[in-house]
Amino acid sequence: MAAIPIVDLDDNKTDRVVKQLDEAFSTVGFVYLTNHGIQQATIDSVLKASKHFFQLPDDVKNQTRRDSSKDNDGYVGINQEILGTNNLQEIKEAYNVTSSNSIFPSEELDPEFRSAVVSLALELTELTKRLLTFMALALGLEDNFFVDRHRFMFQDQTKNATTFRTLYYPSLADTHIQPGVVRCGAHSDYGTITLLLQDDVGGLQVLSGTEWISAVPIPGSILVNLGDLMQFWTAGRYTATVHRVLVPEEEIRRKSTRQSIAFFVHPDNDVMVSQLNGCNDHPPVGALDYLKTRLSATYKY
Ligand SMILES: O=C(O)CCC(=O)C(=O)O
Ligand SMILES: [Fe+2]
Repeated sequence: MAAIPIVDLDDNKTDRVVKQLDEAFSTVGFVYLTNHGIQQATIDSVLKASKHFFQLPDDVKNQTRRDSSKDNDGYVGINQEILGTNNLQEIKEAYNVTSSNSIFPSEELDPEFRSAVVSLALELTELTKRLLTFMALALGLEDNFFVDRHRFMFQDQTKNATTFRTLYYPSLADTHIQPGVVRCGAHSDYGTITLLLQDDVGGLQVLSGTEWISAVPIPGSILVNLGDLMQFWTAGRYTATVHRVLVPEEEIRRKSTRQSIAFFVHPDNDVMVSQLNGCNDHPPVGALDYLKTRLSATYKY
């Protein structure tokens, strides 16, 4: 069975890291990073402030609800977004943030939310730049090739759509689970890469060939996977792997809430992505146009 590899970023041995990332992205499409430099306390602050927000009454959460007619920021309620194509229901809530000037819950409601989210998002932005450099080297490009095309990450959503998202899967203790109900439907991500942090509950599964493998939580690690735009960019050398979160079979885990954090990295809005192998069988794709098409297919309102 294919396993998700672990890459240690600690010793700054660039050649080794580049090689290991290249191997992981060309095969399973997911990798755990360890010694990535982000403190657990920074992550825990976001999980704590998020949990506080998600446990507020619906009418309060709806004050900052995402509005498809505007932009991508704000609270996303249960079933507002359906990622899987065959699922009746996806029992998840989320909150999207695109910069420090995004829409945030008011300080009276959730005093720590904004500062915790912005601190972690800025650290994830820096980590992303390191990863984009490693990926450019792996692909035989100038080391700044991808960084130059991701100049406005988490700065200004009119220039770059990179999105920090905190996710909350409520307890399903007393719910009668119908067939077709999941926590997060099977999908591949849309952009360049996604950095994914999860609590210790587990449930994330990754499609490897025809087999679903569990991406079990490894304390202190960050998962990285690729989005469809990067698969296109690399003309299929790197894989945008399908993943999902099912409703746990065990009562105890079904009762538990689950939390995760995703940092969806996108190129600057005006970047035209063309296949790096020089193949012209697909016309270039505009980064923002592509994202808009994908978002309009998954958000129900
Ligand atoms: O919650 C998770 O572990 C995965 C979430 C996810 O894949 C997504 O939001 O794209
Ligand atoms: Fe995803």
